[in-house]
Amino acid sequence: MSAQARSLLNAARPSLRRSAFASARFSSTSSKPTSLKERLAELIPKEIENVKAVRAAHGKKAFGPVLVDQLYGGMRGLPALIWDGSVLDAEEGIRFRGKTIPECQALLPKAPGGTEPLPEALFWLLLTGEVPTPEQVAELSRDWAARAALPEFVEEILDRCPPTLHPMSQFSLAVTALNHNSAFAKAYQDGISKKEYWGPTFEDSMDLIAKLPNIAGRIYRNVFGKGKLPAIDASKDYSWNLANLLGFSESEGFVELLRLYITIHSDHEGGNVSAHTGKLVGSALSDPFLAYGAALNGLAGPLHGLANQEVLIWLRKMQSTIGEDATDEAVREYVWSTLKGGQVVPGYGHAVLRKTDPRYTAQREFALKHLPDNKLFKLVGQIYNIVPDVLLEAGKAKNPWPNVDAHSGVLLTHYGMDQMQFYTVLFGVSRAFGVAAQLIWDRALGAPLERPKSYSTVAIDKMFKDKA
Ligand SMILES: CC(=O)SCCNC(=O)CCNC(=O)[C@H](O)C(C)(C)COP(=O)(O)OP(=O)(O)OC[C@H]1O[C@@H](n2cnc3c(N)ncnc32)[C@H](O)[C@@H]1OP(=O)(O)O
Ligand SMILES: O=C([O-])CC(=O)C(=O)O
Repeated sequence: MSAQARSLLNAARPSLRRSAFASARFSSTSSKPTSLKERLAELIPKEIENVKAVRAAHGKKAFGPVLVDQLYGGMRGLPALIWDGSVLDAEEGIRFRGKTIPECQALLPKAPGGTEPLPEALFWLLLTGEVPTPEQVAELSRDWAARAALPEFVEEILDRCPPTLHPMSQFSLAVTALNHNSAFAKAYQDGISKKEYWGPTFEDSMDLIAKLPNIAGRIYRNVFGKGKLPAIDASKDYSWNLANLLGFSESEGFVELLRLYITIHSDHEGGNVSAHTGKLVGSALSDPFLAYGAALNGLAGPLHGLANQEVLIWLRKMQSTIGEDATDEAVREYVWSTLKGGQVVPGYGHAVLRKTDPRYTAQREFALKHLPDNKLFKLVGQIYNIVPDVLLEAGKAKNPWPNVDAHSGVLLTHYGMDQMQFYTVLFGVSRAFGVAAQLIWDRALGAPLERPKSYSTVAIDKMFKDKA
């Protein structure tokens, strides 16, 4: 480890001590660190130099003109953010640190007997750009298990929520309340130097991810009357524990589904509503709990993460209106009636993608393997053959193909989780991985406060009239 990396790690050491597990594993002589924090401390000085070099070489180069339509059009295509964990190609879909979903499925370590990647491995990849060893992944599983307990007052907040309060609102409340014990907020009050921001941000991010299964499990059990939460099992991986807290760990299929689900929902570059919100709020040096609480509020919108709930509601309504084994013609008419009612077809279309989402494909492949005869899965397949043509004929949507949300609910329902209001909570557990990884890098690289320029319509009109 370089002297610079060691000094960075030493600067972060007070917060590192907060986790007995992390400090026990800390080794200054190891050539291949098993601790993620140690590996990160090695990478940060190099990346600071890399960013300096990229800015020196390209800092004054333009991407092209900004059109007034982009200001009115939700900033589509506007190059505006740095996001290192993943990049989205309109045709090909997402790559996590350069790796496609099938590549991640092939390369990332798996649970004994499992075939889907462990989300712990994906987090290591997002943060470091490296495929971790099974030992590094096992260490992360144990670290998260050791950090998983919730403060009692957060449990009480959840227990006091009326079951009629949407699970996403409860989720956001609980995550925001974790700010009470934020290492970053405390360090800032104590006068931490800018150069050391990443250390407590790392600790908060690890705590955030580690505590999400207990939050999600508590919400699920409270809202749907499923009894008391079991304890975390430190010998098991993150997804097994989440499944156990939800009451589904008996089903190996469900546990594998969660591993796949958390992996593929984790990150979708920086411009989507939840990721961008997390980054924006974090740029004010709000701690990771406040930043991610805000991100969850964006994820809870029906055009974004809530679409997975909306898809299931739409499918169920379709079944009750036209029957379970409806003809293609009846399904087509139902899709048209949705459009004619001024509603969107949930699970279809995308702000960036222009082809079928590879996350949809990964879930379809999972279904073909584990639930080929499921009726709802068959309906999802039938809809795939109908909706794109209808959307193309309607002539508005730029992308008629399905996104990730068109498929996820059907898989969860198959294993008995048919409470669709809960689905976006699982999306929120996963998206924390991508947002947290970027928050850590933003603080390590000294990312500034976000503050783009806005214009009024009067100002735009005047600007161009004056130029005419
Ligand atoms: C994890 C995720 O966030 S993935 C997205 C989840 N959301 C959904 O599945 C909801 C359904 N889809 C949509 O509403 C949209 O496709 C979005 C929000 C995802 C993307 O929106 P945009 O980038 O604005 O899409 P696009 O440029 O194609 O929109 C052009 C028009 O087509 C419409 N359109 C786009 N997709 C659909 C759809 N699935 N059903 C009906 N109309 C649609 C838009 O509402 C818009 O109509 P308008 O001109 O009357 O405002
Ligand atoms: O990229 C987007 O805008 C929406 C999306 O699919 C995601 O955030 O997963």
